[in-house]
Amino acid sequence: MELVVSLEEARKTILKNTVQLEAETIEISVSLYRILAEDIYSEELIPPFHNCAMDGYAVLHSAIIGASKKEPMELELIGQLTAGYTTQKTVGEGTAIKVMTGAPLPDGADTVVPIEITFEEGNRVKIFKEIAKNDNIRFAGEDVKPGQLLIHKGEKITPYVIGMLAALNKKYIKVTRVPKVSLISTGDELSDIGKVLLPGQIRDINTYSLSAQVVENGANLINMSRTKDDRDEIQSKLEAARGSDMIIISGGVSVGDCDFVKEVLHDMGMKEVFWRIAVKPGKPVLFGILDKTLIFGLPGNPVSAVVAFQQFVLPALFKMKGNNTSPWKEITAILEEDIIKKRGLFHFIRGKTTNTEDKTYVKPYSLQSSGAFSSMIFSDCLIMMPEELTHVKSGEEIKIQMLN
Ligand SMILES: Nc1nc2c(c(=O)[nH]1)N[C@H]1C(S)=C(S)[C@@H](COP(=O)(O)OP(=O)(O)OC[C@H]3O[C@@H](n4cnc5c(N)ncnc54)[C@H](O)[C@@H]3O)O[C@H]1N2
Ligand code: MOO
Repeated sequence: MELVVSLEEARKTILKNTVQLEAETIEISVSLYRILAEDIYSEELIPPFHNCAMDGYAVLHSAIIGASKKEPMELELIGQLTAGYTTQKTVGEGTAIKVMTGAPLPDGADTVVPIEITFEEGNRVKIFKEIAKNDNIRFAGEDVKPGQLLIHKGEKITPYVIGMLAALNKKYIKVTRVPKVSLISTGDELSDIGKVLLPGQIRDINTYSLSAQVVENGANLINMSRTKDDRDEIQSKLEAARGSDMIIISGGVSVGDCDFVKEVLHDMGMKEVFWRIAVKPGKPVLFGILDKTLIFGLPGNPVSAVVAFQQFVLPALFKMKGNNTSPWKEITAILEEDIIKKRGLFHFIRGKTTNTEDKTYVKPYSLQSSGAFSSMIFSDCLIMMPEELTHVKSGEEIKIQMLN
């Protein structure tokens, strides 16, 4: 059977068929890890007024020139100001106002002398050191100016972004809607955690690993089910998932006698976009569209399923959410063992990295079977061997995709 698409074509085609979801308005307090659907400009001057960056004394710089331990400058204390208050008093030559961090800079003052280099007695304060003019002042607008573009559409909302939004007086923001995803695992052999395995049965891994990948990537898992390799049951689970933004179905997409997924989806009216990609693992991936729902048929082999999710489902989720960053962290590493493969398929080889001060090394994991899930635990990256590459020698550089 002919392989229809390359890795690159598959990804391009998936993105072409994926639409960014609409925007909705939410409160920033519940916006963590959502994706911004608008550029955020400041309407504020931050800080809104000149203020003191240290606990100390607001003075006129000309009054402390030449101050030293031996010959301190003595000033008259004419008041005190803490953060959150204002004063009508003005600092002049020979006077000072005691200030706390965050207090507005009193009129007349142009320098704040930290408390550590002073001595206060009665209504006088001695300054033991000259410091530079404007020291320890935070000027109005030095952080943010009105009209300034601070956060871009497509950025992920982190705790730092939320803090910035609060500073900007933005209670509500526009974000893209969270994708609604349904997940179906197929296979007569699947048994759930806690049940005694009957002859021929195995544990269902994909339901757990794929659902975690969905959630990890900021999607809403609205429907999760397991079905036998039975046409009617597969169809009824798929019907229940209709209307999702995406359906991920694992197993039954290859060429076996029980691989009904494709057939059932066709009967339901799915438009097949492609089936089978020149990659390993993940070869039998099916991609189609049912009404407006993206359909990903992922291979049943548990390693193939999570690797295929990472390569093909992930970019679609990123596009749906309007996330403008790359779904993958790819770096160059030095190979520690030869890798030899046949021409034709793009291989993602599970590997483990080690780091020295300035270099990353990578070793392929000893067991590359698509059924051996422990390889995902003992690896932290996928070594990328493009279609035409057949031999990379130990000591040579190779691209890797980090798994976490
Ligand atoms: N003659 C051919 N046979 C196979 C081909 C092929 O091209 N020609 N492709 C192989 C490749 S590559 C893969 S990957 C698998 C994919 O097969 P299916 O997607 O149809 O998946 P199943 O046959 O249902 O299952 C494959 C394998 O994975 C186990 N499995 C399934 N679901 C789960 C689950 N939820 N948790 C854990 N393990 C699961 C299942 O028991 C099978 O061992 O086809 C190859 N065959
Ligand atoms: O490509 Mo299958 O997806 O090797 O295991």
